[in-house]
Amino acid sequence: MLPGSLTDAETEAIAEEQRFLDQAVARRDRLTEHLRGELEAAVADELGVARQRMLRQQHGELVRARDGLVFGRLDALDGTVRHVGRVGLRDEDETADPLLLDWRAPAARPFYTATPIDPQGQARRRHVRTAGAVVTGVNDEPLDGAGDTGLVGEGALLAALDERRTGRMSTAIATLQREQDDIVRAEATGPLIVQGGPGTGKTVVALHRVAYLLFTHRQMAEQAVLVLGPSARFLEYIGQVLPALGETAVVSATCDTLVPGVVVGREEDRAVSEIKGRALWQSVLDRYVGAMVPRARDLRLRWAGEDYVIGGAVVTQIVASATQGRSYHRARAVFAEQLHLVLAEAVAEQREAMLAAMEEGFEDILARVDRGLPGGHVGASASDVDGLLSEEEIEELRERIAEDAAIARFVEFWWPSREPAAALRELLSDPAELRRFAPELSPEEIAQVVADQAPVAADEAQVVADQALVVADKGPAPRAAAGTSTEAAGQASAADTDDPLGTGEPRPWAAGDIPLLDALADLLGESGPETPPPGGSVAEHARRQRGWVYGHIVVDEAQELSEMQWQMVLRRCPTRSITAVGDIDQAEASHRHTSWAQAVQATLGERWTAAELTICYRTPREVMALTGPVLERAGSHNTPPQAVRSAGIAPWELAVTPQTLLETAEQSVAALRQRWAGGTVGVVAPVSRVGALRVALPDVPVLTATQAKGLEWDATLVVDPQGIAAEPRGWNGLYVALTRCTQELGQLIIGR
Ligand SMILES: Nc1ncnc2c1ncn2[C@@H]1O[C@H](COP(=O)(O)OP(=O)(O)OP(=O)(O)O)[C@@H](O)[C@H]1O
Repeated sequence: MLPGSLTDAETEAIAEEQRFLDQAVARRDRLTEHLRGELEAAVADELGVARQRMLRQQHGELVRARDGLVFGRLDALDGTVRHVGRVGLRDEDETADPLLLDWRAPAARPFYTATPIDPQGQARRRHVRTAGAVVTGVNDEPLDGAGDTGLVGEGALLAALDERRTGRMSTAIATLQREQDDIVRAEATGPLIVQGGPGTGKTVVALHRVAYLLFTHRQMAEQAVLVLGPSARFLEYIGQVLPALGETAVVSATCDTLVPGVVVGREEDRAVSEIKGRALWQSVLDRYVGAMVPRARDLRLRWAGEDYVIGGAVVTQIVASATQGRSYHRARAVFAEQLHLVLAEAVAEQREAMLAAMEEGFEDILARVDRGLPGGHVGASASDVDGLLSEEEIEELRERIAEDAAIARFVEFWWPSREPAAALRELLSDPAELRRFAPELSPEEIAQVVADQAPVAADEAQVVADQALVVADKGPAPRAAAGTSTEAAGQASAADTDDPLGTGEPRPWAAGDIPLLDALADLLGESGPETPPPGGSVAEHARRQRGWVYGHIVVDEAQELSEMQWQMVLRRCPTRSITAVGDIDQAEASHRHTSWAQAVQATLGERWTAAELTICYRTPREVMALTGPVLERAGSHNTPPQAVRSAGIAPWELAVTPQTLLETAEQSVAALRQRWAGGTVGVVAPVSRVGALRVALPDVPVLTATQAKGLEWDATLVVDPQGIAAEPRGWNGLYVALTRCTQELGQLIIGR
């Protein structure tokens, strides 16, 4: 038989699967058509609107399931045959078994987890390869006790891993592995932290988990799911996976873009970023906001020409009950309500007293008091009979007081509303305030924080402007994936900032300021009622509201989060239904954590579940073999993952001098691009060399190790690895750089 030609059995299997695919496609088309008809019908009530929303979701899923509709088949030991696909399809006969099992349905699980050692009632697993509506091949895997490689659908998996990279991540529903599937389908009742080395499929798992959870817990779609990634570039890389999986109730963001309307406009000093990331700021800000609450004293108010004094003891009581468990602005609103009531009662009491006086002949006084009563009336009323105001009259009076502009001005004067950005700047730029509210910080640390906030001086403005460009260059702003309502959180342009850059202006915000701003905004609370604009998808609503509570949060590259960033995550998901994936050995952020326990101690304590991914799907064995010493230098406590495949290409090194570096880089990239035509090539270099390399290599991405996090290319050129290692947390960075390729790794080593 010629290589590549099919056996009779394979030809028959392909024909058989083609017949099934034709049937499934026809059924899908009929269902799509039917749903379209239903969606055109007019809706009369709320229930109809909710039904339309559900039908629209189903219709969208079917439309998007055009490619790869069917990808698997399970033949059970009892002879039952079931096909697995991107979506579930009911048969014409609604009572029969489904025609196609949704990959997320419990019945589809053996497709991902059955092995010859644990066949789960299955005799065979078949992977079906398709191109559009045509079956192009099958891979059969007997589950009858023959040899076990530990991989599920090895042929299909290795074929998928060997494919050229497009620069966009694709779905892995056909080839999810057992250890990955366990995490995808894990309970979502508390924080789950997944440790996995490079290329172990953490991102794959995180995204498929979102799709699984939204499928199994439909109510989560009402609250949306937040996906947090390390950079806008990364969000773009993964942007099409969830829509391809049929999920749109998802907001994607970085920690920097989580607060709507606020943008990060500059880099910050690493030491300052570390200080600002510490959990202690939560208590610092708590104390700071606590001290903003005015100290109780006698309050002198004027109403209808009369002066009233609310005694200090009463004020103390009202303030204490108003602040109980409430944000600053909410407490202020409750205080104002109470004050209006107390004043209304004081007015009533004074009236009583005056009535008594009237009996002694002071009628003119009563007339004056009545001018301040509801309706300004003096006619016959319940109050005229005995001098007492009825409850309704007191309530009416309270309402008039509540609407009175002068009283509102008094409350604003005594208990002013505060703006989070201005309040944070005030705190961070005032050493005395910092000494008072952040006694945990040393004088040197306070000086560092204050210097970081110093207004931009004339000769410095250009430097900050350049930094803003570097930050912006981390990639385009996160955005909705094409053709879906998936939304990026907190998008805002530099024009939206309250800090236009210029001489003497406050500095733009740095990444470390965002969680502080978020915490402060939370403690202050909304100063007015939050009225979300009408219309728009759930994701759009979630993106626009800082205080939105999500149904689930997925954090990718979670090792980078500071304690204050973790707080920001928890605030958005009080139920703690959180999946965090990351590799603690790739941590480069300014915090000093080297274990997950350290990283989350301040926020989650002991209440989280750990899981691990151990197989590396991306990086070939030859490249992983180089990483041992690097990991050791990075201070790792973890066993490096086992590479699943070999690329058959030995990693190579070229010695260069600073003078020949750019030329050799150009030649190397040209050679790699030729070798990996149709695929992708990326360059990773130390921060100091990125600028020159970008000019010399305009056609390929040239990134720092931090920027390359989570990304991959067919071939990677690592320029000046020693330079990367010499950066802060550089060995971790070098570990990231070396593990980005799916096939070939080249390094340019700088000598003298
Ligand atoms: N089960 C799978 N089937 C097919 N491809 C897979 C599977 N698991 C992982 N991959 C592929 O392996 C590569 C690495 O996956 P992924 O980016 O999710 O790893 P990671 O653990 O997040 O890596 P890193 O820590 O380096 O960012 C991707 O190309 C992904 O598509």
